Amino acid sequence: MQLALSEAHESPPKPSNFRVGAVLVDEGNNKILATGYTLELPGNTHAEQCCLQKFAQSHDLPEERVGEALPENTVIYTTMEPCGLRLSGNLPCVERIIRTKESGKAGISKVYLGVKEPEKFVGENKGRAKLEEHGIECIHVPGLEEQILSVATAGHEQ
Ligand SMILES: Nc1nc(=O)c(N)c(NC[C@H](O)[C@H](O)[C@H](O)COP(=O)(O)O)[nH]1
Ligand SMILES: [Zn+2]
Repeated sequence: MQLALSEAHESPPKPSNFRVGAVLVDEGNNKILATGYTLELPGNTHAEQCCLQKFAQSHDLPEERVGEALPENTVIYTTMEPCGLRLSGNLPCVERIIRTKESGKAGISKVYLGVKEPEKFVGENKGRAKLEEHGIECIHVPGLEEQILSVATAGHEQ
C-alpha cells in the first residue's frame, strides 16, 4: 500500500475528485505489473484505470481487453476503494475491474484498499458489494488512512 500512496502524491490536486494511487501486482511472484495515479493518463482518468490502461498498452491491447493479458494471481492495491459511480459519468473502476474476468479470464482476483471513499461526491460507494458479488475479494489494509485521506483531498478547499 505504501507504493500506492507514493503514487497518489503524483496526482495533480483537483477539487472535483480524489487523488488516488494504485498498483497492479502479480501476487504469484510479487511482481509489479503497473502503477497509476489519478489523472496520470489523459481524459480525467482514475488511478486504477491508469494501471489497467498502461498494462493493456504494454500488451498492445485496449483497456477493455486487459483481462486477456493479466497473469493468474493479479491483484490491485488502491489507496481508495474503486469507484462505483462517477460524477463525470465515466465508466466506474468497479466495472473496469469486473470486466477483467469476462469470458472466464482469471482477471483481478483481489482488491486491497486503504480507505473507503468519503461520501463527498457520490454518496455511499456501493462498489465493494458489487466486486464481491463477482468473486473479487476486497481487503482493507489499515494503518495509512490519515495519510491517504490528506493526499486524496489536497485539491479541495479546506
Ligand atoms: N478510487 C478512486 N480512484 C480515483 O482515481 C478517483 N479520482 C476516485 N474518485 C472518486 C470520486 O467519486 C470521483 O472522482 C468523483 O465522483 C468525480 O468523478 P470523476 O473522477 O470526475 O469521473 N476514486
Ligand atoms: Zn474510479
